[in-house]
Amino acid sequence: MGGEVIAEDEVVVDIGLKDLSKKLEEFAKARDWEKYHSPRNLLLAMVGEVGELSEIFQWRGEVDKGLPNWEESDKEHLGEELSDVLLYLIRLADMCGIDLGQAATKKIGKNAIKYPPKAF
Ligand SMILES: Nc1ccn([C@H]2C[C@H](O)[C@@H](COP(=O)(O)OP(=O)(O)OP(=O)(O)O)O2)c(=O)n1
Repeated sequence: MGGEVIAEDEVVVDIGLKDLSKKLEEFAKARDWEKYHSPRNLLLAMVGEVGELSEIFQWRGEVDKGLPNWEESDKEHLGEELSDVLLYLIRLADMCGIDLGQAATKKIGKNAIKYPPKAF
């Protein structure tokens, strides 16, 4: 109970995975939603959000980097759907006991060995 600090317009600079993870834990605790946050439920929720993210790009054809011709409201919507995917991913990793920052860093190292720069 308590401890939840959530502000929609909170200005954050360079927030890390661990801080986001803590916020998500507080969010779930404050609503007694921990019982719903099983790995399978979180995976399905994340895939649903990937679908919502895909809908934003659906039928638009190729999109230029930086989205120069998009309405601000569409960009804001995109940010929300990207966030939903990220937040469920972070929570899923937590509920599986995976340190996502560590795992991702290790994976980048592995990718670099598999695909050495000079070979491409
Ligand atoms: N059991 C839940 C339900 C929601 N959330 C959080 C994580 C997501 O960031 C966001 C998802 O909320 P919605 O299911 O309301 O999905 P949308 O925000 O995409 O709304 P809509 O589907 O109406 O567009 O809320 C959560 O942590 N646990």
